[in-house]
Amino acid sequence: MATKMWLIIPAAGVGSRMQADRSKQYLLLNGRPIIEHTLERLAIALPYAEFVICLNPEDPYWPSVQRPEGITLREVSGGKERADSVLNGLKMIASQASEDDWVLVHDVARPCVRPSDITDLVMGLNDSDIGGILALPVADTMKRSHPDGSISETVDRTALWHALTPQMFRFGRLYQALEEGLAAGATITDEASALEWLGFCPQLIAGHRDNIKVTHPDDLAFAELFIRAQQEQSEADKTGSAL
Ligand SMILES: Nc1ccn([C@@H]2O[C@H](COP(=O)(O)OP(=O)(O)OP(=O)(O)O)[C@@H](O)[C@H]2O)c(=O)n1
Ligand SMILES: C[C@](O)(CO)[C@H](O)COP(=O)(O)O
Repeated sequence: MATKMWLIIPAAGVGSRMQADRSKQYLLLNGRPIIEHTLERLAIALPYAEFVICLNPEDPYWPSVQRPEGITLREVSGGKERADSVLNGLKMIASQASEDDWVLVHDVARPCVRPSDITDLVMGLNDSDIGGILALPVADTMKRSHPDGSISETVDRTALWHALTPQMFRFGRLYQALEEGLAAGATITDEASALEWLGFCPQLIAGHRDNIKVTHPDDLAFAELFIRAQQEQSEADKTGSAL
C-alpha cells in the first residue's frame, strides 16, 4: 500500500519567553505573521503532504491567517507541552495513517526554514527505517554553569549538535515513543528524544543556521534579516546575477 506523508505543525504555544501581546507565531516578519511564512515554506517543500496544525483552543488569530493554496490542512487542539500537541496530532490521523507512513514535525516558530533543507531531510532519510532530524553542528565552545552563573565546566563540543526541525519518523514508532515516553514521565522536548527513549538512534542531517526558532524578542530581527536575505538570493538566482 502506498505510504502517505504527514506534516504536523506544533503551533499551540503561548510564546511566554517572547513577552509579546500575542503568541509569537502571530508577530509580524516583513509585514506577515510568522505562521504564514512557515506554512508557505512547508507548502513549497511538501505540497503533497497532509498538514495537521496543532492550535491553542483559545487562539483568536488563526481564522485570519492566509493558508497556502492547494494543501490539505486539518486542525487539532494542542496539549500542555509541545510533545502533547504532537501526540494529539498523531491521534487525530491514527485512523487514516499506516505504521510506515512518514510523519514530519516542524515548529511553527521556525519561519526561516529553507524548503531545500526539508527536501534534503526527506531524501536523506528515504531509505532509513528509523528517521532523523535536521540539525546543526555546534560551532562555539560550550559551557555548563553553576547556579550562581559561574562556569562549572567546558562541555566537549565534539559531535555536539543543535537539534532543529523538521524531524521525520515513521508514524507507528513515533506514536509509540511519544505515548509510552510521556506516560513514563520521560523528558521529551523533541520527537528524536522520544525515539531515543525507546532506544533508537535517529539520523542527523545537517541544515542551515538560519533555521532559527523565534523564541526571545531579539530573535525577531534575526528572522526578518534571514527571510530578506533568502528572498534576495532567490531573486538573484532567478536573474542569474551574483550577489
Ligand atoms: N503546548 C505547546 C507548546 C509549544 N508548542 C509549539 O512548539 C514549538 C516550539 O515551542 P516553543 O518555542 O517553546 O514555543 P512556546 O511554547 O510558545 O514558547 P515559550 O516556551 O516561550 O512559551 C512552537 O512552534 C510552539 O507553538 C505547541 O504546539 N504546544
Ligand atoms: C523541537 C526543538 O525546536 C528542537 O530544538 C526544541 O526542542 C523546542 O524546544 P521548546 O522549548 O519547546 O521551544
